[in-house]
Amino acid sequence: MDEQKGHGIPDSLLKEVKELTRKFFALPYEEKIKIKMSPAKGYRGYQRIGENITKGVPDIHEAIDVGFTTHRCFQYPIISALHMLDQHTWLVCYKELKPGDYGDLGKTMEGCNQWPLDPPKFMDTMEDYINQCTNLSRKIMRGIALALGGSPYEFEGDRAGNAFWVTRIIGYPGKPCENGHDKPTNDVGWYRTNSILVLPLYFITGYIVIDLLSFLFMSSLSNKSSGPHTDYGLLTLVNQDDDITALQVRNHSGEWISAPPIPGAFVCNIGDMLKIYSNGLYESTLHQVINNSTKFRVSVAYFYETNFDTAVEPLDICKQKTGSAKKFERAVYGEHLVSKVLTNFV
Ligand SMILES: O=C(O)CCC(=O)C(=O)O
Ligand SMILES: [Fe+2]
Repeated sequence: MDEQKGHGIPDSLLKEVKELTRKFFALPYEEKIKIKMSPAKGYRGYQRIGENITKGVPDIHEAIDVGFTTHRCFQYPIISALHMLDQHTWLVCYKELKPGDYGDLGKTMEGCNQWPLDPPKFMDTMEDYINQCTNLSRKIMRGIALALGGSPYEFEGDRAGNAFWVTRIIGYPGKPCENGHDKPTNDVGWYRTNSILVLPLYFITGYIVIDLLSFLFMSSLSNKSSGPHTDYGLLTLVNQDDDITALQVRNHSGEWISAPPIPGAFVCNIGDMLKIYSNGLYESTLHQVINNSTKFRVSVAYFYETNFDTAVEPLDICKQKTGSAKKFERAVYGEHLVSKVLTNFV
């Protein structure tokens, strides 16, 4: 029998989605890029590390993908420098929207999810997992509604009765080179791209100068795998790798504290929409990811949102509890999401 924690989703399923995720990211870059995220696919699919930075020359990696190798002496500093950038690789899927579902508001997000054929069972397992997360989140929201002094169904009907969802299947490369290898353990496509960019410099100056420049470059960057942010919707269920502590949350005193993984448990984040509904009684938690280990970390983050077209504003019961005035203006969830999706991609 499966071990189940109080949330009711089998531990074996939590583990299986992470295993499938690890297998997917371990595939060659050429394989993963078959389901490349693009505006035409409703921003669904695989996005490699640094895609947001390379926008404008989106096909550079494909154009130069001729597979030559470069001298290890300067691969180390260059790859290490890139490790310091806001970096991860992910596969994003959204609740599917048919053309016209939400008029102009929904246009950006219209599309079907892009699932890899390899590993087999990826799509079926993820869809099952997402359904279970949706049911669990609805139940948690009923508990939160009660805790706010409302009816358990406060977040149903027009608010979140037809909740939109997002699932981000994420990989964070480990620190390169300290594990005795001279390249990252997963093929994320940057290796060759950056080799060609620095090759002329290498020949002109020699790798010692490159080492020095890279060191200076590294020192000037932050070491965030995923920079500080809040999530957009109501709540997030993060299913993180069991043996790497990388997720950090900022507490009320402004200190970053680690959220170490507890096997079988989710980290549950409050999102921006719940902050608005609760008139600030719930804070959307600022968090970040720093993978300082040498291992490739995976996590699967499920985001439970409001209805796509819902205009979110503080609930009366929450305004009463916080001295009547509304602290936040109304926000249409779909607009908030689209603006975030477009900024992430640019
Ligand atoms: O990987 C994690 O632990 C957190 C991911 C996250 O915060 C996000 O995708 O919004
Ligand atoms: Fe997040």
